[in-house]
Amino acid sequence: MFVKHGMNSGFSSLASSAVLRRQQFLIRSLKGYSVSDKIRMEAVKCLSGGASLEANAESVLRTITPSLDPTRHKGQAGKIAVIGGCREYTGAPYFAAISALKIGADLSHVFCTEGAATVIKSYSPELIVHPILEESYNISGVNDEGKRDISKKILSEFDKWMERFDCLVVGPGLGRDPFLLECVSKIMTRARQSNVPIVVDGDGLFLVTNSIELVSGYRLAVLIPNVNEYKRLVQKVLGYDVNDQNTHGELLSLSKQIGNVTILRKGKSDLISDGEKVQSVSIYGSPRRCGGQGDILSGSVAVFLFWARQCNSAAERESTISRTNPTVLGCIAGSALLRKAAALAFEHKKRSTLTTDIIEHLGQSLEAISPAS
Ligand SMILES: NC(=O)C1=CN([C@@H]2O[C@H](COP(=O)(O)OP(=O)(O)OC[C@H]3O[C@@H](n4cnc5c(N)ncnc54)[C@H](OP(=O)(O)O)[C@@H]3O)[C@@H](O)[C@H]2O)[C@@H](O)CC1
Ligand SMILES: Nc1ncnc2c1ncn2[C@@H]1O[C@H](COP(=O)(O)OP(=O)(O)OP(=O)(O)O)[C@@H](O)[C@H]1O
Ligand SMILES: [Mg+2]
Repeated sequence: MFVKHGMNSGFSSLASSAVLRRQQFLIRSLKGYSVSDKIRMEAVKCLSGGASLEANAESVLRTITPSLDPTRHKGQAGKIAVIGGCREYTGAPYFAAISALKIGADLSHVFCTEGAATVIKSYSPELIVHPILEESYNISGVNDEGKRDISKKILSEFDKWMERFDCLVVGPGLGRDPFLLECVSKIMTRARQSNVPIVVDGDGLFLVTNSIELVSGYRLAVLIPNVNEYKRLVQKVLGYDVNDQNTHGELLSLSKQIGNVTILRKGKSDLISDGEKVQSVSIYGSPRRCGGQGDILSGSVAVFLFWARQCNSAAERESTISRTNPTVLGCIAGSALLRKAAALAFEHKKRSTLTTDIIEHLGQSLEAISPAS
């Protein structure tokens, strides 16, 4: 197995004793000794789980969003594929895929099961839907050899398209069927071999938590766990329970342990790290916690990650931003935009705010920061 628990717990106890010493020093500093405001601020941050830098999210959004250049052709603003959609879930892959389009990607594909495909197509004629995935219940009469053939066919169907994608989003509404997840593992391995960035969310995180080698060491992978998904990831990879006293140190260790993949830990503030430092996005969003907001985020991160990679090779980049990992920039931009759109939607809809209302405000929120003309 990839994780060495012994090494891990040694590292974490060293790290936490250092944090403890720093906290004790800062507590003493606060008790009447003359300290500068800067140290006081650091103390407050440290006591709430460690220092992190609030990202300059608007500047990131402005820098990486490409202009609408009339010389560009269809596809250059991004071709995104969402792998998700099964018997239970059709909303999540739709939310992720339509958000990618609403932000400015040119083409958005969904790879899902046959049953889910008809439903997702009926939500939107804009999405390109591939009904290629299979769940065990649908092939229960098939023997092992037959299952291997089905798996090969799924992979070859996906292969026809893969090289064209600028980013995959794996997991929104994917479900946890073992046969389906095995096929998706193979799809991820193929995408990784071709250097296609992969954003992992929802049930994709269930898969990756149990097979961490799928993403470990892959610098183009982004994990976007919610509170439950993060708990499972920390337990599996670091071998202990989430420690709210050491939020930042823990996120840094987690990312490092998975070979510096970028992690966006969703919550009251979104925390982002690629193992080098922790950045946060705390822009005011919405107090509504309706399901599906994470799916908007994963579709958005996919687009911004691609834009940030393009921008990193462009001449007009800003210096601090150009030095930042594009996967981190993608997370900062996605998180900020979702929060701004959620705030606008809440202003209008209050308690009845739904994910579809937030999606309707994505364009307006981006326009306010990076106008189309
Ligand atoms: N409109 C839609 O289509 C939406 C669909 N969505 C989609 O839903 C999927 C799950 O995402 P989520 O956010 O509910 O997962 P999460 O917080 O880990 O779990 C909450 C609790 O449920 C449980 N549990 C989950 N799955 C289970 C299973 N198969 N069998 C048994 N238990 C299961 C879980 O238990 P545990 O994992 O802790 O054992 C925990 O207690 C994912 O594909 C997402 O994209 C969302 O995006 C929202 C909008
Ligand atoms: N307490 C909070 N306050 C403000 N914003 C929050 C809070 N919790 C989450 N968010 C925002 O909502 C977004 C989605 O986070 P959430 O934890 O709901 O994801 P999720 O459970 O994966 O969602 P989904 O229902 O789509 O699966 C995050 O980007 C975050 O910015
Ligand atoms: Mg989710």
